[in-house]
Amino acid sequence: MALLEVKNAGIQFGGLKAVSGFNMRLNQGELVGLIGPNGAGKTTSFNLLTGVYVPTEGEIIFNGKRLNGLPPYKVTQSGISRTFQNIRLFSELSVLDNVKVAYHSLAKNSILSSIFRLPSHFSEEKNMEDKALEFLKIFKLERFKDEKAKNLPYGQQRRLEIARALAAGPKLLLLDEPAAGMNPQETHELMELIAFIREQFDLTILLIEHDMQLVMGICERIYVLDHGQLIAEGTPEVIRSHPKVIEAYLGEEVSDEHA
Ligand SMILES: Nc1ncnc2c1ncn2[C@@H]1O[C@H](COP(=O)(O)OP(=O)(O)OP(=O)(O)O)[C@@H](O)[C@H]1O
Repeated sequence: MALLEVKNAGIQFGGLKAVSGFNMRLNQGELVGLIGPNGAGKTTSFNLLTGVYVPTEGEIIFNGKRLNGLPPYKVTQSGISRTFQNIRLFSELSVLDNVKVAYHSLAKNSILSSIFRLPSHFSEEKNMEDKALEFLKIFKLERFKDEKAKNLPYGQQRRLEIARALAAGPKLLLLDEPAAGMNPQETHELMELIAFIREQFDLTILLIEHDMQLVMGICERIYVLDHGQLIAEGTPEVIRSHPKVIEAYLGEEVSDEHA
């Protein structure tokens, strides 16, 4: 059974079919790319997968369960976490608290135990802090734990967003342009980090990315959207020379320089 199965999904805004007839199958443990020119429908697809938009056609099955119509927090609880194209951190909170927030959304303890400050509240709080620190260590952000998130350089804010998404304990991690705004060195480190967390946390990862070096370098399969339609799917080798993909990218071969 596939971990994620998207069957003919789509959404229409007024007269515009932003995404239509979208089919995708992700198997457990895969690292897959979603690419396409600007406005192709990539972020809209993520919004469909995470309950931000309700599909006007088709269905989304995750881990054997139909997701259509579930609100985003339920989708997160069912095992899908994401990052955003425009970083969405709690900018006034510390780096550590940004990760702890993810645990709070999953915490088992009741509101009463935190109001009355029962021992279980303190042990759970300590547990969350320890786990959050472990994530910060993996993302090399531990030394900034008390810094406000807004004060981190851009590349580190992107890493913090991934750490927070991971802290929610997903089976499927969706990364929306994780390398945007990063320099080549940061992008290289990010590639290694993505490969590492996939192994370490037994994740399935779907990423949107304009940096072709990153996509072609780490993804096993790639889906290509253009004008809301899937135009190709296959290994990086297949995608690189696929006629429809070349046409969508202005007639140039999809090389590392041309996203
Ligand atoms: N809420 C909305 N209302 C109306 N149109 C929308 C909405 N969200 C997306 N669209 C439209 O859907 C199309 C696909 O947009 P989307 O942001 O998914 O593209 P994208 O592939 O992620 O592009 P980019 O690479 O530039 O981020 C665009 O034409 C966009 O204007």
